[in-house]
Amino acid sequence: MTRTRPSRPPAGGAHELGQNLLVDQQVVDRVVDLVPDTPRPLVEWAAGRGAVTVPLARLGRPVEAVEIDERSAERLSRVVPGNVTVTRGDILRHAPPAEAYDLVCNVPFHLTTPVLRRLFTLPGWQRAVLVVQWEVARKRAAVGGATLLTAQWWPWFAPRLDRRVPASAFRPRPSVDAGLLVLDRRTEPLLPTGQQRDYQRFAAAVFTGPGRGLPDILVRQGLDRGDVRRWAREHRVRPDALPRDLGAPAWVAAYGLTRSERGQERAGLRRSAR
Ligand SMILES: C[S@@+](CC[C@H](N)C(=O)[O-])C[C@H]1O[C@@H](n2cnc3c(N)ncnc32)[C@H](O)[C@@H]1O
Repeated sequence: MTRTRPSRPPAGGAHELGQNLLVDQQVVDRVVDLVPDTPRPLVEWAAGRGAVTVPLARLGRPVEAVEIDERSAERLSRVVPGNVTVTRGDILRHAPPAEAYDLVCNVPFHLTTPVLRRLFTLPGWQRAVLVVQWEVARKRAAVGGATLLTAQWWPWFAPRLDRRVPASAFRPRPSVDAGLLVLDRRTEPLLPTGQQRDYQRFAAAVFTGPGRGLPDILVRQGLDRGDVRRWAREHRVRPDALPRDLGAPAWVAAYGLTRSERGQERAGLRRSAR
């Protein structure tokens, strides 16, 4: 069955749509292995001609495969079994199922950032198994240092780098390798959702704030020097550490200092001094 969602038809050809199809069966098998063993329905974004969709369907769960390219979507709907619904539409606008689900996507390279941003704000999915450029996979999984985007979503999502995928696993062959990135929505978030905006503002201020090393940056953000010293000891943060060096627990604990009675008092003093 093919469902068509209102969306502008794709403007370009294979290149513009990021149609680097997976042709390496071992990689496809690994993607399917990474899908958690639950009865939850599956959503596959950017399904293409079904290299991943067909093996996913064998798990016996309902699968919704979303693809923008009319020819690919039609072709796909002819080869998939009855538990797969093919939706022709844009993954940046796709309406998610109402119930909890897992998501798989071999991400069109040019949509990597919008897809990740959309995922972080989209409810419902529990695990996302993503094929993205190698450098993006490393950065999002905080391998060799975290980025601001990763730090801002860490209390709610746990990212993990599974493995490198060589460019030879795709046709046409892209210019760079890819990586398998697994994102899990934390069943017990490290902070309540109500604190999301405030925490994200804090993380951005720390990433861009002045100072020589994290303890100095935090003190300049108005945190108590003694609190920061204790925090640094507890989380083994060196005086010259940078925001990219912090892990999720250290970020959450640093944010906690801003919410302590002393942190609130100092913030109040700073506000009234303005
Ligand atoms: C990297 S290929 C992946 C295809 C297939 N899943 C595979 O692994 O072989 C990306 C696919 O996303 C489709 N695509 C590109 N932009 C899209 C969009 N905005 N919404 C839905 N699909 C899109 C392309 O047509 C292409 O089939």
